[in-house]
Amino acid sequence: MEVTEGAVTIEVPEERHGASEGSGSGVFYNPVQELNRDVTAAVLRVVDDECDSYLDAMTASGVRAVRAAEAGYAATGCDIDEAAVDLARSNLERNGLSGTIHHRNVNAHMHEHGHDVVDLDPFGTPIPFADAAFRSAREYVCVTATDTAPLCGAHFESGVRSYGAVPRNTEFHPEMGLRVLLSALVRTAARYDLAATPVLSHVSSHYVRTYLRLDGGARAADELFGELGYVDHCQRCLWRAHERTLVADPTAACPECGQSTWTAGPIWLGPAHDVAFVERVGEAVPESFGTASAARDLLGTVAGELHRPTHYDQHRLYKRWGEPNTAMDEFLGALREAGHEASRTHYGGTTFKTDAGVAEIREAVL
Ligand SMILES: C[S@@+](CC[C@H](N)C(=O)[O-])C[C@H]1O[C@@H](n2cnc3c(N)ncnc32)[C@H](O)[C@@H]1O
Ligand SMILES: [Zn+2]
Repeated sequence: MEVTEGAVTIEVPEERHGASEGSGSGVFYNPVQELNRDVTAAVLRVVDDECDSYLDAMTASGVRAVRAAEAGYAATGCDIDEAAVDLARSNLERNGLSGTIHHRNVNAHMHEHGHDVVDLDPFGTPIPFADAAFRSAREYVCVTATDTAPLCGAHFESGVRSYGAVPRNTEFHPEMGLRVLLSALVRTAARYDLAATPVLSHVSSHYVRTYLRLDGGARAADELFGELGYVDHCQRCLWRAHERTLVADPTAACPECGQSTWTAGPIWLGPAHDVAFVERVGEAVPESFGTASAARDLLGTVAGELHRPTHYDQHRLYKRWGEPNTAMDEFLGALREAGHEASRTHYGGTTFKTDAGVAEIREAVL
C-alpha cells in the first residue's frame, strides 16, 4: 500500500493501528501517528539552523528518516527487523533521497555514533533507549511513549518500574503521564551532565510526545532538578497542590474536604514547552501536511497553555458540585474576571489550567 505524508510517498505493507501495536507480521506503520510525524517534520524545519543530522532510531518503514532526508537532513535509520531495513532503504530510494539505514540494535548504534537530533519511537516505553539516546544526541532528543497506562498510574507497578517514580491515576491522567515521562528523561540526561529541557510536548491519541533541548554541564543539569517534585491530589473534591522538592512531604488529608490524598512523584513540575519555540513550529507547518489544520490547532492550544501543573476538567468539577456545565469561554471568562489566570489545554475540550484552587474556582464561576 502506498502512503503519502508531507512531500514523500512510501510503501507500507499493511495498515495497523495503535491497538494492535507490536502484533502480527509485517513492518509497522501507524497512520494515527501522522500528526506526530507532521509535528516532527515542522520541528525539523525550525531547528535546521543548528542541526544537520537526524537519527530515526526505530525506523520501521523508514517514514521518519525519509521525511527528514526530504527536509535536507543527513538521515540515519536503525531497525532490528530485517524486513523493516529493506523497506526503509527502498523507501529512501523511491523518493530519490540518500540516507543510511542500519540493521542493528539502535542502543549499540547510539553508544557509538552522534547525531544532532535523535528520535525515539519504540513500541511502548522509551526508557530502555533513553540512556543511549542522551549519549548520542548533540542538540535534541524527541521521544514518543505509547505506554500511557503505566505512565498515568493505571498500571501502577509497571509505571514505577519503568519510570522510577510514583504515578497516580488522577483526573488529570494525560498530564500525569507526560510529567512522569519528563521526570524520568530529565533524570536520565542528568546522569551524563546534560540538562534536557522540554521545548514542546503533547499527549494525543494514546501517546505522549516530547522534544527536549540539550545543554551541557553539571550545573545546568542540577538546575533542572529544582523543577522536580510531588503533587498531592484529592480524589473526592479534586483539590491538588504541588511542591518542588526531592524529599516528599505528602499532605495527609485534603484541606478542603478531609479525604486522604494521593501523592505522585517525583514528576516534572516545570514548563513542558517553550512558547516561542511552539509558535515557530506552528508557523512551520505547511498547508501540504496531511494533518496541517489539526497540527496547527494543537500547537496553538499548547502555546497558549499556562505552564502551571495540573489541569482540571470543567465537566468533572461541575459533576462533583452537582451543577450544570457552562460554556468553556464563559467559564474561563468568569475565572479571569475574578482575577485568576486561566487557559484551555490540549488535553481535551473541557480541560483548563488556572492559578485558582478548587474552592476559588467554585467561588468564581457559580
Ligand atoms: C513503533 S515502530 C517505529 C515506527 C516508526 N518510527 C514510524 O513512525 O512509523 C518500532 C520499531 O522499532 C524496532 N525496534 C525494536 N527494538 C529495536 C532495537 N533495539 N533497535 C532497533 N530497532 C528496534 C521494531 O522492529 C519496530 O520496527
Ligand atoms: Zn478534597
